[in-house]
Amino acid sequence: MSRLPRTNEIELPPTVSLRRTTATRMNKRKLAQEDDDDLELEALDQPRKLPAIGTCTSARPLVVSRTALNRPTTTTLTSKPPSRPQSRTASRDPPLAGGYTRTTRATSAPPKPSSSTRPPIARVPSGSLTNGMISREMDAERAKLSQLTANHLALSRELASAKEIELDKRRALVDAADELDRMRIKHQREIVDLELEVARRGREARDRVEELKHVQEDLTSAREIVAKLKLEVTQHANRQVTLHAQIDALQAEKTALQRHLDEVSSASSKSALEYADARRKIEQLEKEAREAEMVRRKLHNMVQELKGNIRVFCRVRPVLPHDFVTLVVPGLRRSGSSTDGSEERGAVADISFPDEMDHREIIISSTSSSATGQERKELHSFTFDRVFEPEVTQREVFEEISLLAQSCVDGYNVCIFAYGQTGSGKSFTMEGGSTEATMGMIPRAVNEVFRAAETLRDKGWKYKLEGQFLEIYNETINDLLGKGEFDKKKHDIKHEKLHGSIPSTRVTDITVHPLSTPHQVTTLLQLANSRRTVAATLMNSRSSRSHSVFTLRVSGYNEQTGTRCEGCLNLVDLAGSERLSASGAAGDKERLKETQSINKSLSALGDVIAALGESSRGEKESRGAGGAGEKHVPYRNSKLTYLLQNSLSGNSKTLMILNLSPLAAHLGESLTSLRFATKVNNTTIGTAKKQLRGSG
Ligand SMILES: Nc1ncnc2c1ncn2[C@@H]1O[C@H](COP(=O)(O)OP(=O)(O)OP(=O)(O)O)[C@@H](O)[C@H]1O
Repeated sequence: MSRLPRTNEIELPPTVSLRRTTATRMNKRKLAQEDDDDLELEALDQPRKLPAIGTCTSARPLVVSRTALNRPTTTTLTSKPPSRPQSRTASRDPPLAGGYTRTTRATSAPPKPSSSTRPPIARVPSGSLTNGMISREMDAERAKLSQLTANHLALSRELASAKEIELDKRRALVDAADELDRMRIKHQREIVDLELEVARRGREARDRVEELKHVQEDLTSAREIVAKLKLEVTQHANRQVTLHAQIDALQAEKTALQRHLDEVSSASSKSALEYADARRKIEQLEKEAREAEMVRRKLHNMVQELKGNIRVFCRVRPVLPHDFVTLVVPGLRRSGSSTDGSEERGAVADISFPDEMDHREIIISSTSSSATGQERKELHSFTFDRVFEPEVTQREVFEEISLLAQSCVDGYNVCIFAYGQTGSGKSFTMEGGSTEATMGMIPRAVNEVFRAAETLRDKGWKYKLEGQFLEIYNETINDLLGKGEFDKKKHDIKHEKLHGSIPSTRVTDITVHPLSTPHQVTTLLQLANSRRTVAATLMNSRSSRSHSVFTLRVSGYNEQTGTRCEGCLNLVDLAGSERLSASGAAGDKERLKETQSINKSLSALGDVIAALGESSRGEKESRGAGGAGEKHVPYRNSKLTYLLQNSLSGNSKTLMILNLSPLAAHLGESLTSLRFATKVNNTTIGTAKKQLRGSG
């Protein structure tokens, strides 16, 4: 018995693990099983001990079966004899009230008499005590038995009620344990939840800390920005104060200026009226001056015509940037240069223009060494019909010759040629640049002829204009406007009489372009330039080594009067006039031939002009003497003079433009040119005549 677990003994351990609910349930099932077994055994186990509730000190876990608790307590009375002596039980249990020993064991079997509790049986002598005694004894025993039974019942009831109480307490205990279980599980969950919550809070806290760090950093930078901004605000405030002060000062200034402006405006409107008045007067005076100038020119023209001499203009070109380049030419010796062949090209010659009124005089000063070795300064003064200073524009030059251009519309033969050494500005003067400001005499003259022809249209004149452009290179004529191969065709010069009486010059196989607009001439000049023979010389990298002659033929017919007129405008760009030594061509056969040819034609021109002068003089003298003093003019000595025969003769208007270089290095050449031009200027070649032919 002692080895079997007693289910009705409740042992509460000091610590009960309720974590494993399943174990508890298993225990409960086991408990229930054991409880059933116990109850069966209980009946056998006499006397039964009811342990005190809650006082158990056993380490055994509490095992309480609800089934067992809920089961009605049944007491099984068996007749199984006790396994241990009664005396032992009796000595353990306290005696019951009524003289009976209280036992915890109910049994249907009569309790075994014990030596201590059984009343002493009187020993009757065996003879007298037989039946009667036995029956009495039996009655007595029965009485005792009933008494015991009654006691037993009472005890059973008491036991049942005790069990009932115990069961109630066990139930309460189990409920409490369940409750405890639930509470523990709940708490467990709560703990888990709380742990999770704590972890979450921890994470949140870390996040918050991180955020806080960032916020702190942001705050720090924001504070720095705020500090900077505060500084800026302070600076701005200071600046604002300064600006306010400036604004106030400016306002005051503005007010003062406004006052001044008002005063000035009123004065200005007054001045504007005066100015307009003055302007009108100036315009009037200018108009009068222009008219007076026109009259002066016409009178001058008339005087020139009456005088009959060739007119000469002199133009000095400005100093150009490329003039300031030091050129070293070994072996070259020319006037104005040092003996070793090098020269300072940039040195400007001492040229002055003393006649500020009529612009007719030019003075060149030069230094030369005397026989005694002393330096002598010489002044060379020249007078021409007009002297143009370096700053004079193309337009101003043309103003002086526009009347000549007009003359060809009136039926005059006009010849304008540019003379001068290489690089002195001949091509610039005659052809010029492509802009309005730089365009030369050829395009301007063509424009002027077109303009004059248009003006005369009202008077019944209709004009036909034609242009040709040729060059004379090495005494050969080349067509500058031709389409064929350059320098191949042979061109001859023919002089003939147009309409029976008007002398005219024609070049065979030359291209003659009809001109209907003045702009066409630009195209012709470009074409001519591309074909023109340009040979590089030491004097000018774009030196023209030929004479170019642009001829504009003007044929007019007046339907109203039936009159015809033939005019011819020759614009000649002569080749460089420098001497052989200065051209650097001495060692070059081709260049030598070129230079000789140029010089020959230029001296032929001089001879023709001189002969014309003499002829004119002889004419006058012979007229005075009554005889014919006409002198032979050597036109045929060069292609140039032969070509210009009709434009150089006494019947035409001739203008020579002498171009001069401003450089000291070219002073010798300049003086030679000036002397030649003076000779030309002093030549009288008679009075120009219109080439008109009436309808009859
Ligand atoms: N009045 C001027 N104003 C500005 N530049 C000028 C003037 N005269 C000449 N020139 C410049 O001087 C340089 C030489 O002039 P240009 O070629 O006309 O000389 P040239 O006498 O015709 O020489 P070449 O005999 O070699 O043809 C050119 O670059 C030209 O543009």
